[in-house]
Amino acid sequence: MSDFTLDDLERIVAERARSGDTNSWTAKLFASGMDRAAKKLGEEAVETVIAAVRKDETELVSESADLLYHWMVVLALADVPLSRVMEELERRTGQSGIAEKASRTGR
Ligand SMILES: N=c1c2ncn([C@@H]3O[C@H](COP(=O)(O)OP(=O)(O)OP(=O)(O)O)[C@@H](O)[C@H]3O)c2ncn1[C@@H]1O[C@H](COP(=O)(O)O)[C@@H](O)[C@H]1O
Repeated sequence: MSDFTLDDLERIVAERARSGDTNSWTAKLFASGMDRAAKKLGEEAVETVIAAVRKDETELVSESADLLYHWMVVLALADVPLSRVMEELERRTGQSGIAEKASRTGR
C-alpha cells in the first residue's frame, strides 16, 4: 500500500515544469506545449487499453502510471487544478452512471 497520492504527483509536475532542468521530461514536455502533451496522453491511453485487453497486469500497472502522469501534465498545461476534477467526481457520487446518462440522453 502506497501513501503516494495524485496531489503529490500534481505538486511534483508543477515544480518540475518550472524547473528549467534540461534533464526533466516534465520540463521538456511543458516547453513543447499542449499539442505534444495531449498526443502523449492519447498514446498512453491506447497503450493502457492494449494492456487491459491483453490481460497483461504488469503492463496495465505501468501504462496506467504513464497515463496518470501525462494526464496530470495536460491538466497543468491547461491550468486546471486536480481539485476541479475531484470536485466534479464528488458531485457525481450521488448519482449512478446509468441515471446520469438517462438524464442527459433520455436513453
Ligand atoms: N511519473 C512520471 C513519468 N511517467 C512517465 N514518464 C516519462 O514519460 C516519457 C514518455 O514515456 P514513453 O513510455 O512514451 O517513452 P518513450 O517511448 O521514450 O517516448 P517517445 O519516444 O514515444 O516520445 C518517458 O521518458 C518516461 O520516463 C515520466 N516522467 C516523470 N514522472 C514523474 O515526474 C517526476 C519528475 O520527472 P522529471 O521531470 O523527468 O524530472 C518523476 O520523479 C516522476 O515522479
